[in-house]
Amino acid sequence: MLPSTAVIFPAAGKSQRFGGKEKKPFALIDNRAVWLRTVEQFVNRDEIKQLIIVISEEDLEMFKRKFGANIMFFDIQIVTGGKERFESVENALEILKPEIELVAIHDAVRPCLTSSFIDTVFKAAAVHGAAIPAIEVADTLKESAHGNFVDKTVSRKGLWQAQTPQVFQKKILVEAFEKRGSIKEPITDDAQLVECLGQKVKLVPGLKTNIKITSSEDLGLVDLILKNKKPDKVRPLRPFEDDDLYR
Ligand SMILES: Nc1ccn([C@@H]2O[C@H](COP(=O)(O)OP(=O)(O)OP(=O)(O)O)[C@@H](O)[C@H]2O)c(=O)n1
Ligand SMILES: C[C@](O)(CO)[C@H](O)COP(=O)(O)O
Repeated sequence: MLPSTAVIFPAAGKSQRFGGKEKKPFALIDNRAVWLRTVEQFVNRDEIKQLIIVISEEDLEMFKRKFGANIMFFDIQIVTGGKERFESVENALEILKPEIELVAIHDAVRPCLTSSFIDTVFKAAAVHGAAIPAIEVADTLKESAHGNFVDKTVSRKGLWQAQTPQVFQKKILVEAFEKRGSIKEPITDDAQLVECLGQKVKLVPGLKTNIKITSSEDLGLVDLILKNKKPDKVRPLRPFEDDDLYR
C-alpha cells in the first residue's frame, strides 16, 4: 500500500498560448471539461486522501456555479491561484491534511495518463522521496533567438522533457518551497525547487501520450488519444520494472 497521498491540480493559469474562448482547463473535449477528464484519472485510488484544485480568483464564481455537482462528487477542495504556477501550488500546500505523506502535483491540463503510469511515479516517490516522469529528447535541437532562422544546432545529449505528476514526500516539498527565495531563475516546475535543496529527483519514463494542452490544436490531439487508446493498456516508452525504482 502506498503512503497517504494528496494530489494538487494547478488550473489557475491564464491560458494565453491556448487562445480559445474559454481557458483550457474548462474547454470541452467530447462535452466534458478538460479538468474533469484529468481529475477522474486519480479518483478511486486507495492511497489518495485529499484532492485540491487551484482556480484563479476571476474564475472562482464560474467554477463553483458550473461544476458544483462535480466538486461535491470528487470531494475536491478549491484554493485560489497565484500569479505564477509555483505560487498556485504554494497556496495548495497550506491546506494539506496532517496525515498526508506524499504530495503529487499534476497539471489540470494533462488528461491522457493511465493508472499504471500513476502507480509507477507514486512508487518511485515513495522509495526516493522525489520522482518525476520525463521523456528523453528525441529530435535534433536548433537554437533561434528570433524564431525565423537557425542560429545553431545544440546538443540534445542528456536532455529530458519533464511531465507531471511530480511527486514528493511532503516534508521535502514543504522545505523546498520555504527555501525558494534563494532561486533566481524562473521556476517552471516543482521539481526545480526540490533539486535546489540538493535532493535527488528520480526520473521515471514519461508517457508520450501524457501531453500538456498548451495551444488549442492540442485539444484535437488529446481527443484522438482519449478516443483511440485503452488508457490502462498504454505502456511507458520503455518497460519500467520495479527493480528500476531502486537504481
Ligand atoms: N499562475 C498559474 C499558472 C499556471 N497554472 C496552471 O499550471 C498548469 C500548467 O501551466 P501552463 O500550461 O503554462 O498554463 P498557463 O499558464 O495557463 O498557460 P499560458 O502560459 O499559455 O498562459 C495549467 O493547468 C495552469 O492552469 C496555475 O495553476 N497557476
Ligand atoms: C510543470 C510542467 O508541466 C512540466 O513540463 C511545465 O513545466 C509547465 O510549464 P509551463 O511553462 O507552465 O507551460
